[in-house]
Amino acid sequence: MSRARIFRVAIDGPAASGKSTTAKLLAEKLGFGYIDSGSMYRAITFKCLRMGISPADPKNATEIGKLAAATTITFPTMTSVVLDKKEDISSEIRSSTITSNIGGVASNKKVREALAEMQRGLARGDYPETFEGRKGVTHNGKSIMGMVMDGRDIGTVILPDAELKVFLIADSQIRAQRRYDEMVKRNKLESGETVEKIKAELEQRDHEDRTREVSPLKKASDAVELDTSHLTIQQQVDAIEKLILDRMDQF
Ligand SMILES: Nc1ncnc2c1ncn2[C@@H]1O[C@H](COP(=O)(O)OP(=O)(O)O)[C@@H](O)[C@H]1O
Ligand SMILES: Nc1ccn([C@@H]2O[C@H](COP(=O)(O)OP(=O)(O)O)[C@@H](O)[C@H]2O)c(=O)n1
Repeated sequence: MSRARIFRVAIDGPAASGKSTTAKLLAEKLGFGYIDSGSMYRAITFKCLRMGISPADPKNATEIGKLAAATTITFPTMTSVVLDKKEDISSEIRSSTITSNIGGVASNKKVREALAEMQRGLARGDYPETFEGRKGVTHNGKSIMGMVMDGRDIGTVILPDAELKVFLIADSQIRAQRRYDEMVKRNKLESGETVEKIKAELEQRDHEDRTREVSPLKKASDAVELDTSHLTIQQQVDAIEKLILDRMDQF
């Protein structure tokens, strides 16, 4: 039996440009599945650190590649991440220790190959639980299921034939202020943290993401770029929803 086609939306962009907030709201509004691919790199980083394997040490690259291929990451809900079918690490993977160690994992070719396979499978519908309770949209009388996936290389490498690719950008001062405000709101502001420090960390990570050899962060030639610096969250969700519905006419 052939499976229904899935309308795939790829959202890429630098850190804190608004990808996950926008992607989640779109998925909720349209009844689509949602995958935060960054959480998978975070999960591998978490597993390495817990096993005492430093991602920064190039000597560990082969071991980390094997570890990624032997890891299972599942998403029981839109915002929860479970490691190896037993441990909910949704909150742990957001720590600054994970963020500052992720570079060595994200630049590892074998890790990227292992995660790419999982990500493509998720977008194909190989893991039905990702779509549990999702109803999709009815467009021109047709029922359409979709998936929104956000990250750095979704439109360029993971889903190069996605039905819609969006590249979100925002001024780094504004991105840093938003991350700062988010940490204050969640009571997660660590001592000594300032907007300037966060800005420097974001810019450093963007630089590493843009210049790594494998799957660097870049806008796909056919992606629609959206600058969220002076948009409200609702405006960016509405703008992308309109693009999705326009493209569905041809789906
Ligand atoms: N247009 C916007 N206006 C104000 N805050 C925003 C806007 N877009 C996103 N944010 C906030 O900025 C922060 C970073 O957004 P997030 O979606 O986590 O970015 P990313 O997934 O790209 O790293 C979050 O706290 C989010 O609520
Ligand atoms: N598709 C992806 C997603 C994330 N990543 C890596 O994972 C890191 C964390 O991604 P994230 O989306 O969770 O981070 P934030 O943008 O939320 O800060 C990025 O800085 C990249 O190094 C990647 O290489 N490829």
